[in-house]
Amino acid sequence: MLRPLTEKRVRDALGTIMNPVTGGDVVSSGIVESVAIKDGDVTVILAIDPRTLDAMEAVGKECEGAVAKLSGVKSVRIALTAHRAEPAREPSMPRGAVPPPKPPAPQPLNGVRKIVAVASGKGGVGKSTTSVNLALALKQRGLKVAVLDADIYGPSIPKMLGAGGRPDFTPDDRIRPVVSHGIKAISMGHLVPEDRATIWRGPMVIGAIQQLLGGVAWDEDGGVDVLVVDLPPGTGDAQLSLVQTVPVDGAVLVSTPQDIALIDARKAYDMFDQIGIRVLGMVENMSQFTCPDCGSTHDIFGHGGAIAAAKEKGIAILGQVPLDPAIMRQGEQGLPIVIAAPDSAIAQAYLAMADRIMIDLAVAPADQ
Ligand SMILES: Nc1ncnc2c1ncn2[C@@H]1O[C@H](COP(=O)(O)OP(=O)(O)OP(=O)(O)O)[C@@H](O)[C@H]1O
Repeated sequence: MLRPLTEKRVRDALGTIMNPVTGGDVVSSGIVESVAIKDGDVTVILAIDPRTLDAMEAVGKECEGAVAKLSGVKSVRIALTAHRAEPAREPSMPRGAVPPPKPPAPQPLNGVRKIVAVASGKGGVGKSTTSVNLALALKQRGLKVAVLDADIYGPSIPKMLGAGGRPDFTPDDRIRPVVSHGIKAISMGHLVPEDRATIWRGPMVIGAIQQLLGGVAWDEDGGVDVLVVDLPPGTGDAQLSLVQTVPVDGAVLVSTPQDIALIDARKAYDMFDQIGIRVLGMVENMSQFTCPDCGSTHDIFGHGGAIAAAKEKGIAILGQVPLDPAIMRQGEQGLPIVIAAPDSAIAQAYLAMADRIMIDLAVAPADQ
């Protein structure tokens, strides 16, 4: 019997072709923007960095050959597009030049009602810890919640949620999120070997995330009330492009109180402000350390810096979370503090953040 021609079979064929620019294969390097199949005619769009056009034209030919060999294929068209992550900067446009097209309007994700992006200007400040605990707090308030780990450079969500393993696929070849502690999660860490992630460059990250967003079955089991997106740290082109790709309803900024982290948090605020995404507030993480032995409180990184910075920009403070070794330990064990110690003051702080976000986004369990 003839096997039906599916997107998965086409992607599997593309996955056998090497991408000489990254050293990985065409699919895992995130350049497959879309695959369309109609009556045996296959169109594949590869989003490439225009500077690599020569090399990628040869790759396009190889892809064409690999897909053409599949049973059921009548014709193959491989289109190369310059990745839209690299728009020309308007002020430096030469006179008379045609301005580049604006990024396409964000497309709603099927089955997802609200999207909250969690961002930090700087790495290592506790962005993933915040994403996971906030997601679990929203779940405790009765919402259907999912987390998308878009932090390709250090995808830590599967570990923090204890949601390892490989996701499986729906009958129509979409990725089914992994479920842990009652929330859905999908991460680049589920799909890409960890040692590969660090060599990815901005445009590839965006391509991969777009592929991920569009290819996940968010709509199963009644859909998702709030999707929490854990962004890669920083405010570069990759972050900007990502938040323009999906219809983000609000952003949460995470910062430690050090000056250096706060300077970057302000940049993150400016990035959202520029593109008209509402900043719901800032979380000051690792704000103080309470000695577990003597109970005395220490300001490790200074204290209240985030509050001052937030005030200056008119940003709300969603909460302050102390530096507590339990947070790290439980994160390592796949048991975030909202689950491990739901009555603790820290878990309560995350629940209070969830309440505030639900009010700001006007989302309630009754919406289901
Ligand atoms: N309040 C806290 N108290 C103690 N440890 C914490 C706290 N917040 C985060 N951590 C720990 O700090 C480390 C970095 O946290 P996390 O991975 O959440 O940061 P991140 O900003 O997402 O980092 P990256 O930039 O690598 O994505 C983790 O080991 C985490 O468990």
